[in-house]
Amino acid sequence: MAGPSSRNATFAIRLNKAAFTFSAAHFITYAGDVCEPLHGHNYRVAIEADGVLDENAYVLDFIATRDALSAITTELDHRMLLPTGHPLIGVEEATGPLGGDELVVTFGDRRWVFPKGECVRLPVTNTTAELLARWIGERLLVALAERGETPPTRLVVEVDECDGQVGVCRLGRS
Ligand SMILES: Nc1nc2c(c(=O)[nH]1)N=C([C@H](O)[C@H](O)COP(=O)(O)OP(=O)(O)OP(=O)(O)O)CN2
Repeated sequence: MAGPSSRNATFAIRLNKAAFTFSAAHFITYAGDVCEPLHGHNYRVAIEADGVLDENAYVLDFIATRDALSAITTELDHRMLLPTGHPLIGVEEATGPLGGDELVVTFGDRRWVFPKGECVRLPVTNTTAELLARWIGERLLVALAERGETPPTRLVVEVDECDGQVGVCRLGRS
């Protein structure tokens, strides 16, 4: 229980743990039709959630939030991140010459082929740090609801793609 206070107080939790690091490959486009070469990052995710205190005096349980977020970052770890909503990047399923399930990715006259099981297809228009932050935040809100947590009034997700370059997404309550 929150004790009495003579001041207005607001509450938040912040989680920024090494467990929220994931290493993944991607490429983005910019300036309309310029497509980066394939490369990787050691991404690091942090979140802050605002909300009211529950009967435990928690905004959200650290443990439930940590476990839900690390499950999401683990899904992305050691994977090729592919956007399924990009207007110029094609992502098609195929069977490879050796019979394996593959994803054939195209951009103009460029073509990449990846083992399907080593990719994560994301419903985003570009795998920028900002849009990864939004996808992670939306997934986290669903996972928290499934665990019976009260939705935060605001969730801020930060995705740091290379030690100091951070995409931020702020999600309000819908
Ligand atoms: N606002 C954003 N800007 C950029 C993003 C982004 O997600 N949001 N992403 C990129 C590229 O992905 C690019 O890989 C990042 O830039 P860069 O510094 O070149 O990354 P490196 O890992 O190669 O870092 P080095 O220090 O150069 O080794 C661009 N902009």
